[in-house]
Amino acid sequence: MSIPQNEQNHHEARASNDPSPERAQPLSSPLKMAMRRGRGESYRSASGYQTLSPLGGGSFGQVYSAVHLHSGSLVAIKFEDTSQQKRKNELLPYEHAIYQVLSHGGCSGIPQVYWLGKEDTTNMLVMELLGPTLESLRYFCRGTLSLKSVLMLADQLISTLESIHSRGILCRDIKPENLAMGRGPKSHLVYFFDFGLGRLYKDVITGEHIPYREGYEPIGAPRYCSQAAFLGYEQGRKDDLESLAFVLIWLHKGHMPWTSLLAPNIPAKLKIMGEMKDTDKLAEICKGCPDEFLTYLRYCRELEFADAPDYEMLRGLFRGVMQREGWVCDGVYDWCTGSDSEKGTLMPERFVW
Ligand SMILES: Nc1ncnc2c1ncn2[C@@H]1O[C@H](COP(=O)(O)OP(=O)(O)OP(=O)(O)O)[C@@H](O)[C@H]1O
Repeated sequence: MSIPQNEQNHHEARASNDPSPERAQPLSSPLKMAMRRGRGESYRSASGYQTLSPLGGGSFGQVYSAVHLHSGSLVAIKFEDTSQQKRKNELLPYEHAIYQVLSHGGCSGIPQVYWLGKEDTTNMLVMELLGPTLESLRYFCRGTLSLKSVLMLADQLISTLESIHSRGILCRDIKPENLAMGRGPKSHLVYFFDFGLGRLYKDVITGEHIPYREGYEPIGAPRYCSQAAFLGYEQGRKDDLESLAFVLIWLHKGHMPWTSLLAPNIPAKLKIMGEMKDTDKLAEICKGCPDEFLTYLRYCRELEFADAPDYEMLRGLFRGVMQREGWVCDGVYDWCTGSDSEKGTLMPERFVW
């Protein structure tokens, strides 16, 4: 399995913070017709899928829930319009290739991908339908998740990240909007999805690590990416782990030092955000969380670019907190028990599910 060599264009397109025409394309006909009419309308593809409702949209397309008319199974379909694309390379085939590498040997915590196809000028990636994202659930729980929920998630997420890395892939876009719970019997499992910014960090045959480079545009969501990613350095496994720590802290506290940051313009804001991620500011970022979060982040910062992280040690840090608190990893999260009701019962509008 090879990954298309569209890395550079891909990064440049995704890394930009400006809403360029490439990032806001209309869907092509006949999808364009169906989707422009908004919620409630559906499109039946020649391959036998009928869209049900929009699940979300991102820089490169729209995602819909859909039913496979022959089997009745529910799926999610990610659409990419290629009709007005100025880029040479299409993105969904790239993401599909990453999923195929990840599915090798079975990787839990990654949605199954069923089909990649093209109808008219629209690429379609058909995959396992997931439940709500962690960001939706944070909203649902009135802005913060309990320490116990965050620690249970952390345990699974570190393990899945270890599996992803063991297949030679970096995520480079870990954010609560790209992490979702499963559905039905898998509703206690958390999944990574959206590998549009993923890349191979080692040669699949020789196992050789990619060389260190600098001078990239920052890659990933500024709020959660590592400081090295922010500074445009080539990312390694340590950067995914650092990014994951920022996500966990965000889920638990509902704010970070850079939340609601005021600055005269975006470059100035990004510069301040980058400085706020300095190693001597990590204690400030972790304020309000058990010391183990700071230990975790400091460990990530001490790793060299190509170092293999000690995932077991990191899991052990959080398991130690669970033990100290007398909690067991029972899969009962805040949203299962209604424990957020102490904070109110309103469901914010942004909660989508
Ligand atoms: N398999 C899935 N099951 C359920 N919902 C999904 C699935 N895939 C994507 N979504 C929903 O669609 C949204 C956008 O999907 P995705 O992140 O893959 O698109 P994107 O264009 O790469 O977005 P971005 O540019 O924000 O990273 C997600 O935040 C999620 O709400």
